[in-house]
Amino acid sequence: MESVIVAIDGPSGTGKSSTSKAVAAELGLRYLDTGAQYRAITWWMVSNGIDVADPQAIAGAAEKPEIVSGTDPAAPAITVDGVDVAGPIRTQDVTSKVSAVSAVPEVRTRITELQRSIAREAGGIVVEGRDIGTTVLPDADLKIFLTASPEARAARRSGELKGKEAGDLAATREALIQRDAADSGRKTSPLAKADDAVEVDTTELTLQQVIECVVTLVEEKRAAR
Ligand SMILES: Nc1ncnc2c1ncn2[C@@H]1O[C@H](COP(=O)(O)OP(=O)(O)O)[C@@H](O)[C@H]1O
Ligand SMILES: Nc1ccn([C@@H]2O[C@H](COP(=O)(O)OP(=O)(O)O)[C@@H](O)[C@H]2O)c(=O)n1
Repeated sequence: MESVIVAIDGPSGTGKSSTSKAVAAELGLRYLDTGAQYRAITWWMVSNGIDVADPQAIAGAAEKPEIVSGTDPAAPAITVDGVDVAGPIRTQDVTSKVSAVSAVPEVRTRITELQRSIAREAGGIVVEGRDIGTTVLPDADLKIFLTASPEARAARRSGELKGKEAGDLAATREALIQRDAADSGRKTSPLAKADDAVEVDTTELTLQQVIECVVTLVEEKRAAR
């Protein structure tokens, strides 16, 4: 498919990553997980002893880590200073700190530039996150905003956590609601639906139905060009 740019935003557990990867694979597009980039910079801050409650310290270090994102939907990859961090960025410790780090304007400026240059060079890409349609790629060909009830999202998320990291459903739900509130409430490019985004409520849909819905929307856009 010619170089179409698709932005997929929404809160945690709405199906952004699974949908974006599948749509990109099906349509022969590249794929970028912007949440992984914010997780990677958070992992670096924690690993280097930077206090995540200190926005000035975070701002001062924001340029230091070198973050490289792979864009193959079949094998998403992310490194920080050459180290593969795909595993470490998914721990509950990083998850609980990422909203504080990603709220710092210097972090957002740095990561947004990186995202724009990846999208520019991709020759067709699905980019998923929180502020892609509103801020990072406001000229995207298609913008999708995924939603789902907190109950559905918590059930999906807790189904993924294994072993000692698996808490109860209520705790997962609370942590998720808190992170959404922090992401929606921050000053710099908060989680928000762009005015021209298509909203898809995935609560009662299977993943396959969501994928089909987005693929159809991309094909309609392409046909209309
Ligand atoms: N429509 C759906 N119905 C049921 N489970 C889903 C659906 N969409 C995604 N999932 C599952 O929910 C979990 C979270 O999905 P993910 O794509 O990581 O969401 P997000 O990127 O928005 O946080 C995954 O385990 C995924 O397989
Ligand atoms: N475009 C983006 C993407 C993620 N983020 C931040 O990164 C965090 C992790 O994003 P993620 O997509 O990996 O989160 P999950 O929904 O997959 O758990 C979010 O909670 C936001 O704080 C952001 O600020 N802007």
